[in-house]
Amino acid sequence: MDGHINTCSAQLADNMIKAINKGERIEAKKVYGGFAMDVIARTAFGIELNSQEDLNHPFVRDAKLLLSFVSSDAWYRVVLMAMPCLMPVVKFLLTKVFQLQGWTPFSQTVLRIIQQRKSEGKSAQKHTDFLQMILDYEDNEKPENERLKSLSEDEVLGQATAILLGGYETTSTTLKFLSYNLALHPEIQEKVVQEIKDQLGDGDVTYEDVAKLKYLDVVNETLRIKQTGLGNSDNERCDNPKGAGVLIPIANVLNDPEYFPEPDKFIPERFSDETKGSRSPITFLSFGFGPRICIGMRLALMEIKIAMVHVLRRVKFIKTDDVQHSFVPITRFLQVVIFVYYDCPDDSSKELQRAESLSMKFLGSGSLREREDTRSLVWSQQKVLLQTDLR
Ligand code: HEM
Repeated sequence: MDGHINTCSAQLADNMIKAINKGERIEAKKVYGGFAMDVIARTAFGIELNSQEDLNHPFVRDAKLLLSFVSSDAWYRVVLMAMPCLMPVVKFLLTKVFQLQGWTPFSQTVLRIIQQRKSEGKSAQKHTDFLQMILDYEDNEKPENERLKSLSEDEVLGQATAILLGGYETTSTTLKFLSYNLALHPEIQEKVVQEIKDQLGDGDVTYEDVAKLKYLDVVNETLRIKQTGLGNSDNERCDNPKGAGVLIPIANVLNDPEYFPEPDKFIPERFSDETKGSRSPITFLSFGFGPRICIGMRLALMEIKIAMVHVLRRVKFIKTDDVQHSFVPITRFLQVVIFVYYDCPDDSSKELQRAESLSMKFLGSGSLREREDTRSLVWSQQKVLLQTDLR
C-alpha cells in the first residue's frame, strides 16, 4: 500500500513543480483533492489514475458527483439535521423523485469492477486493494463453520463507498491546512525538512520510515487547530432515544486551554511523546474515540506524511497573507444550530463522561459565530492559494 501512496505522492510533487515553473500559485484544495482521489482509487479500487491532471476520468467524474451529492451542504442533510422526523419524506424524495443521481453512476462503476474481479477468478487475488480484500472473504477456503460470513454485493458496495466518503474530504482538507500552517511558520517547516533529511534517504518512504518522523506529528497539531470533522459518536455505549442523531462538537475539546494551553497557537511540540503522555488520550478527538474511531486513521496519517515528505523534499511553502475566503453557504450555519446531545449512562467510561462535560461547557456559551464547531465548518470552506518555490 505504501508503494501506491509513494507513486501518488511523487505525482503530487511533480504537479506542484509544474505549477511553480509556470509561476502559478497552488490552489491547495485542488491539488490535494486530486492526490486524495488518486490514493483512494489505487488503494481501495485498484484504479491507476492521475486525477490531479485528468479530471475527466470516469472514476473521478462519478466519484465527484457522489461527493457533491452527499456533501454536508446538501439540502436534505440540513433538513434532516433540523427535523429527523422528516426522514421518510426525504428518503422518498431521494429514491423515487431525484433517483439518487449522484449515487447511481458511482455504484455502477464499482459494480463493474466487482464483476470484472469475479470473472478473473483466482487470479484476481493478485490485486492488493481494499475492494479485493473484502471480495476475498467470499473465496475463503476454510471449512464452512470457520468461514467469515461473506459480504453481499450491496454490502461490498456500501463499504467501498464509505471509504471514498470517509477518506477524500478529510485527508485533502488536512493537507491543505498543514501546508498553510507550514507556510505561516517557516521555522517549523524547516524543522520538518531537517527531520526528513536526518531520518530518511532520497527514495520511497516506507511504513517503517514514517514511524521515524516524530516531528511530522505536526499533522496532529493541524488537526487540532483546524479540525476537519464536526463531531463523533459512540452510539453503542450510550442510551440514545431511538432515531436521535448524535454529534459531539470536538472542537471545544481540542481548543480547551486546560489540555492545550494557548490553544490558538500552532505548537507541534504538544504532540511530542512526553507532552502527549501527560494528557488523557481522549482529548485528541480528531479521529473520534472508542469503538467507532475512524477506521482510516492509520492510512490517513501514513498518506499525509508520505505526501509531505515527497513535497517538502522539493517544494518550499512561503508565508503570505493572501488566503482567499470563498462563500460559506447559509446551510453550513444552519447545521450547527441543532445538536442532539446524548445522555451517558452511569456505567459508561470515565473518558466519555469527561468528553461530555467538556462539550457541555462549550455548548452552554457563546454566540453562534463564536462557537468552535461553526468555525470548523467555515474553515473547511476556505480556499487556500499557496505561494511556493523550489527548495
Ligand atoms: C485526516 C483524515 C481523517 C480524519 C480527520 C477522519 C476523521 C473521522 C472521524 C472524526 C470519524 C467519526 C468517528 C466517530 O464517529 O466516533 C471518522 C469515521 C470514519 N472514517 Fe475517517 N477520518 C480521516 C480519514 C479517513 C480515511 C482516509 C478513511 C478511509 C480510507 C476514513 C474512513 C472512515 C470511515 C469508514 C468512518 C466510519 C467508521 C464507523 O462509523 O465505524 N477516514 N473519521
